Amino acid sequence: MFPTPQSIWTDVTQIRAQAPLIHNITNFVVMNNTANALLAVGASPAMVHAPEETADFVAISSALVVNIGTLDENFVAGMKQAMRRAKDLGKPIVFDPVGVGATPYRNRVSAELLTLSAPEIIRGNASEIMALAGLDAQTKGVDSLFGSDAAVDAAHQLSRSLGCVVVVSGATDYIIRGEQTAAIANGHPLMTRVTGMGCTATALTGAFAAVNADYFQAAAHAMAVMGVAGEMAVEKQTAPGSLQVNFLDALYQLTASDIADRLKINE
Ligand SMILES: Nc1ncnc2c1ncn2[C@@H]1O[C@H](COP(=O)(O)OP(=O)(O)OP(=O)(O)O)[C@@H](O)[C@H]1O
Ligand SMILES: Cc1ncsc1CCO
Ligand SMILES: [Mg+2]
Repeated sequence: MFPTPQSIWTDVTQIRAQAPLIHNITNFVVMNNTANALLAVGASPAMVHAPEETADFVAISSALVVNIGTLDENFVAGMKQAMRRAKDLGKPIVFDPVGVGATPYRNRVSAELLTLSAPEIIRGNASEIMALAGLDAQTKGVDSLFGSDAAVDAAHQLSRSLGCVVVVSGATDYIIRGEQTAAIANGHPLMTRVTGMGCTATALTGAFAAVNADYFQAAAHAMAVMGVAGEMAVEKQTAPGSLQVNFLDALYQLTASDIADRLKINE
């Protein structure tokens, strides 16, 4: 079913009621922001990356979020253990290919992880999705050099080849499964002035995937909530420091009518 304000709100209510445990293997930059965003939306985050325990931890979690932002061999070992176990147990995996395309190491690790256990959902910016799809895309470290429109074809291609949902974030967020597309035009450019808002979108996607096994819907619901909360935060104060705090408050205080009044979604 195509996402609607009602289907978004059903999932928000489910997250608040169930407080699903979300296992995050993520980067040092955003561990705090993303844990706080998950708490604010109603989920229960844990940031756990030691290879000695990630397989056990994913077994008690409702979804796994893997983010390659500050990679090293120890992180990669933890990711592999967790992703293998998540596949065995049928837990949804959400993957954020931060900075893929920037270095051969990131490209190699991403390819290895995707081959090992295909995720249910991948969320990246345009440069990252184009690089993952095998295009020789330019990236400026962890920031995109392209608008999200430029990566739509690559996202369809990647979705078909891995059989997963692919999200390209940007001024318009595209949620893509095979030939199916949802385009969400919420959010604000100031969101790019706070580090890890994309990583936050990915972490929230983990919470929605934990309560909704239609992963196309789950991904779209997460991006809609992200964009709506971002807009509400910017309306309170137009500067990055406040945005970071006001965004958490907006997530926590979000109502069904905030979504119904603001959602800008198209097929
Ligand atoms: N120009 C824009 N207008 C409106 N919203 C935007 C714009 N750019 C980004 N956003 C919103 O900001 C959020 C983060 O997306 P972005 O594409 O900046 O992620 P990212 O580049 O992966 O970020 P990071 O790597 O810092 O986590 C998304 O929810 C997106 O909708
Ligand atoms: C800034 C930064 N560097 C590595 S990961 C990260 C968080 C945003 O992607
Ligand atoms: Mg990113």
